[in-house]
Amino acid sequence: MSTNFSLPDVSDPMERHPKAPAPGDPFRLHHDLCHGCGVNAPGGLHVTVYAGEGFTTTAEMKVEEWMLGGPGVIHGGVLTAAFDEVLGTTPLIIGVPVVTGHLEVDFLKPIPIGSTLHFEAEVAAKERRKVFVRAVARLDDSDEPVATASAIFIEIDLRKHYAKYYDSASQSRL
Ligand SMILES: CCCCCCCC/C=C\CCCCCCCC(=O)SCCNC(=O)CCNC(=O)[C@H](O)C(C)(C)COP(=O)(O)OP(=O)(O)OC[C@H]1O[C@@H](n2cnc3c(N)ncnc32)[C@H](O)[C@@H]1OP(=O)(O)O
Repeated sequence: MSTNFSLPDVSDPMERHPKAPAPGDPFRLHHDLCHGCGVNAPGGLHVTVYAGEGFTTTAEMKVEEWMLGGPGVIHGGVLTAAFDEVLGTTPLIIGVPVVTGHLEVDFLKPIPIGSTLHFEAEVAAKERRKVFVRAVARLDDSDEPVATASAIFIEIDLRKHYAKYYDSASQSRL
């Protein structure tokens, strides 16, 4: 099943999870080999996502040489992966583990190697198992967005979802 990002007219009620990190604190990584957040992931993005106020999060990513796509600028797929990580972690603010169903990215400006990206994300709505999340990325020297993303994540039962792929799925955690 696929669809474009379109917010529901009315969201299900949402509450910040009592065990969500306090504003400014990081989410614990769920696996050290995760391409997005894992500290031991070879060639990983090493992105840390921090809780914000309400249903928001923030993250930063240094744009390194190995992320190059066009000469001197980030590869669009690397940026998309970074958005996936930031957006996909954000539903944990309401205590909901998810996988990506649909992710769309608008690339607004070239993003130079050597810059630092600052992400801001928010859970915009929830409808049954669908969690609607939006994010914006900016460079450190400007308020102007360089990219935006919107995604529909689908709530999962972690252990059931990963049971047949990975024996140690039980090691993943919120
Ligand atoms: C690497 C992840 C590790 C996670 C570890 C968890 C720890 C902590 C958690 C988080 C922090 C980490 C952050 C990670 C960030 C990165 C996340 C990723 O990159 S995830 C990898 C890529 N995504 C997949 O591999 C999904 C593959 N697809 C599927 O498995 C299924 O299609 C799934 C689960 C998405 C849906 O299948 P169904 O059978 O369970 O559910 P049905 O009944 O079809 O749909 C339920 C509702 O969702 C909508 N839906 C389903 N698929 C959709 C889609 N593609 N787009 C939009 N809506 C969709 C449907 O229309 C339905 O909505 P209606 O309630 O009827 O309105």
